[in-house]
Amino acid sequence: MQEEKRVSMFDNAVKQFDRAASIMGLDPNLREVLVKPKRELIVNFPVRMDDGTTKVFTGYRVQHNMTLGPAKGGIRYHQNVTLDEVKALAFWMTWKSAVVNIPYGGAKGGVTVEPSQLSFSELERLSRRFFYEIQVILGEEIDIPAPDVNTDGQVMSWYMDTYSMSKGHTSLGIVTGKPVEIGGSVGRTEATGRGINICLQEAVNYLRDKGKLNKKDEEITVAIQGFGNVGSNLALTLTEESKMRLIAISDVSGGLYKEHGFTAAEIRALMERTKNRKKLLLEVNEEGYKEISNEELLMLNVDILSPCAMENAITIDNSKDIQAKLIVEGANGPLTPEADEILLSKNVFIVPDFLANSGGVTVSYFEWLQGMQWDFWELEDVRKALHKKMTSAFYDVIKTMEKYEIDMRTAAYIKAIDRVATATKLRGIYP
Ligand SMILES: NC(=O)C1=CN([C@@H]2O[C@H](COP(=O)(O)OP(=O)(O)OC[C@H]3O[C@@H](n4cnc5c(N)ncnc54)[C@H](OP(=O)(O)O)[C@@H]3O)[C@@H](O)[C@H]2O)C=CC1
Ligand SMILES: O=C(O)CCC(=O)C(=O)O
Repeated sequence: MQEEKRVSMFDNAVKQFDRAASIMGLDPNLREVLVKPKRELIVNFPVRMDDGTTKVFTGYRVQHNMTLGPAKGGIRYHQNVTLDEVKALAFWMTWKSAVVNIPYGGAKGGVTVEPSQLSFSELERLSRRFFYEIQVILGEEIDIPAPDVNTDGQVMSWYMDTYSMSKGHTSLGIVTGKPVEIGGSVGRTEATGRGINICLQEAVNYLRDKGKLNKKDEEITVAIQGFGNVGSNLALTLTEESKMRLIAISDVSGGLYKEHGFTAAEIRALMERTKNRKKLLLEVNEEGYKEISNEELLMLNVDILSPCAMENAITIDNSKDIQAKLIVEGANGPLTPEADEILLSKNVFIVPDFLANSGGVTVSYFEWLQGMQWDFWELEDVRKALHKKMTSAFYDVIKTMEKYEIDMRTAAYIKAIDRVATATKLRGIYP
């Protein structure tokens, strides 16, 4: 396990890319162009703390590729954020936008900070100062941030306001994931979870068609790791819109298990009570749900597992004990490459992260279009457009997978690389 952790996340991501590049016969010159990040910005910036002291924090913004359009990707606040991690996440954003066919490149940002240690006003000062520092490479048509781990609509509001203050006018297009009251889109908060559920349902349909899953929805069991924006909204859409049985959920404090499956009403209540970073286990076990650890959740005897928390949740150590036959990756990079190989060799069907969780950036694109035009859509239209984009991307990747007889992750890379490579060749390299 220690051995795996020392490996660079960016290098791991490039290994996935290289597998696809070699199968599709990508020109080695183009490979060079497509792998390297375009810009990497590191900022050390001061924040005045409530007790009058000043602390210096480190933050990053990496723009990986901007060939198809403006760079796009979230900003995370977490104590483990490093440049290497942000580079990997920016790299995946490029392929995410390309696979779901929206006109964006890839970027990501992060600040190395444990946000639970900050007061509300310290968080505001940190957010505003960080955004101001990275503003030198941002713009409504250049690079558009969004939420990620431990950032939300409130943080996006501060970002938008900071940028708008310096421009002298309200700039809706500078970030997505804003609250609806200040120009966000209906349906953005739920979009990543809803999109994962679309992929999950289509994967079940596909496996049934191929005779690889012979169960009715009522008989299918699901476990979800992570109960933040992504995991909780997946839990909600799944329990509201299908008859499958969601039997386990978790956050960093641990998991809750219910043999007959959580109802949508229970998920809603748990979402309400874990608002403002309150923990599942510490706050909510009055109903007598059985408590399990995160490790136990991953190894449950379920049909479907969706890791929706952090990267490297499933490693060489625990992958041998995973019993799920379908994994739908909600988090970015939840499987190490070694775990991926082990699970594929056990015939586990894996819907890869940058396809499964592309619903977030897709509705971010819809939000950006609405903001740039100052014209806002209805929820039904957002959901319909998301469904169309996601199912079309899902079956594009399935076709590629069947054509090359490969796994779904490699197929998603081939589809995405082909789009960005074609655009790169058309635009040319000058001088
Ligand atoms: N937000 C978005 O639109 C998108 C997010 N993603 C990816 O999805 C993943 C989750 O993001 P998001 O939901 O936004 O983040 P949040 O911060 O909203 O939630 C993260 C969740 O993961 C839990 N968690 C953190 N560490 C662990 C751990 N070690 N073990 C178990 N659970 C843990 C957190 O628990 P606690 O709250 O108790 O800390 C929380 O429930 C990330 O990989 C992110 O990059 C991908 C696409 C879009
Ligand atoms: O909504 C966005 O722009 C990007 C969200 C994100 O960071 C991700 O998909 O990983």
